Amino acid sequence: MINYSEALEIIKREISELKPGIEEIDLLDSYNRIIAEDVIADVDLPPFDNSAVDGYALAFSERNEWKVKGEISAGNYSPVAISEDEAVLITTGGKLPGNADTVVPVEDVEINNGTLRLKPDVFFKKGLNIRRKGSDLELNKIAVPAFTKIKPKTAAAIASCGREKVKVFSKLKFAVLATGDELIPVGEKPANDKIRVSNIYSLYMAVKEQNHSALNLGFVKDDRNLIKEKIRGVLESNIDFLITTGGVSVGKYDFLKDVFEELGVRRKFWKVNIKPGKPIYFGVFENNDKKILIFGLPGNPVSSLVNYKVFIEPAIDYLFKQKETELITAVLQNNLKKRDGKRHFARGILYEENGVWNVTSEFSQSSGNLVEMSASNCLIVLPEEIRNPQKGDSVKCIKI
Ligand SMILES: Nc1nc2c(c(=O)[nH]1)N[C@H]1C(S)=C(S)[C@@H](COP(=O)(O)OP(=O)(O)OC[C@H]3O[C@@H](n4cnc5c(N)ncnc54)[C@H](O)[C@@H]3O)O[C@H]1N2
Ligand code: MOO
Repeated sequence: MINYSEALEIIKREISELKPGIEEIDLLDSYNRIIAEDVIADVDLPPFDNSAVDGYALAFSERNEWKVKGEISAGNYSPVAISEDEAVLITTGGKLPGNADTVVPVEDVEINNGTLRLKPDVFFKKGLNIRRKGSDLELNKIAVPAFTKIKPKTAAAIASCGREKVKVFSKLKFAVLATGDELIPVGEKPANDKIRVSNIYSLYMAVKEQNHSALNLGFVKDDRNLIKEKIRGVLESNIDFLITTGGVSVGKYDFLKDVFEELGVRRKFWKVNIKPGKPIYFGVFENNDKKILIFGLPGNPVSSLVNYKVFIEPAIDYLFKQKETELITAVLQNNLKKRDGKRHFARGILYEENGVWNVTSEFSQSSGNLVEMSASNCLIVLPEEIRNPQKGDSVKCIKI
């Protein structure tokens, strides 16, 4: 059985061979999408010298009296020529007249009969309150580099480069399929030995959280032929990832691994030295130049979502050159049981107190306890070599 880091490396290697498409979309629709091009400044930013305040523009000198001559408001430039003893009223963003080099804010001056004087003790220096042409970015330089995730903070920079549309990477297409004789639709009440098909809701939403496309294929019974026919159809479709759940352990009806291989999927690994989520299967299906990555995840809702968070999510971030999810170092607030050499991802509650992160975990850590998972806000990462971590120990956590 391979360790977590080897498994993640294998997935990253395969995912890096995917070639996501590129599409041009409206900037207004591009929230959280990843830019597929460097956005270049087609003008200097700002495009002209302008005032940072509402004030009076003048040519700096040691004098303390100026005659007010004319006005320039933002968007209404007129070429007012001022001499050394003249100042022009200017509003924030107004283009600076030719020989002005300094702007004094309105609060710092007194005006009597058209004569402007500085109030006592105001700070007055050459160049004050001027925003120089190109001082944010010069013409033809990169304003926003490719692989940036578009957020409100990036949108203004892109817009200022004249881009109403941006090229972004197309969303990856995921199909999610559950398997199991025990499954019933969520809208039905479970009787006898049935359970609601809950895990695909978590996985579907995990895909959406990363802003990719998810297709819910529902569920099929543990019938080898039915599963095979369903998956055969899926492999012919235009998806990038297939995530199945259930049927990957060692039970009598755990057919998924065999079915994948009968359909031509190349197994990359099966089982990783982790808890929960150990039975994860990963394979690759190639057809001409099309490649589909296949994740056979365990049926337990906790195991499958943990698998998504610790394998699929970081691999996608890697593909799109996004920063790895930050691990938070926290002080463990209670003892935990860990007797084996697996890497554990324990559900916990992370909270900050006096600038220090703490984490508690009173949860049972059963892979079936999805309400516990819902109540948690982090996975406590307990590496292979750690045994029975104690209260006060420093641990790393992944926010979920
Ligand atoms: N003898 C062994 N038994 C098991 C092992 C093992 O190593 N030796 N591994 C255990 C581990 S760890 C896990 S995890 C599970 C994984 O089993 P499968 O992937 O084959 O999944 P199933 O058996 O089909 O289901 C497991 C569990 O999850 C429930 N389930 C299934 N699908 C859904 C769904 N869509 N939504 C909600 N819940 C679902 C299912 O009813 C089972 O309770 O195997 C252990 N066994
Ligand atoms: O991998 Mo399983 O998730 O421990 O129940």
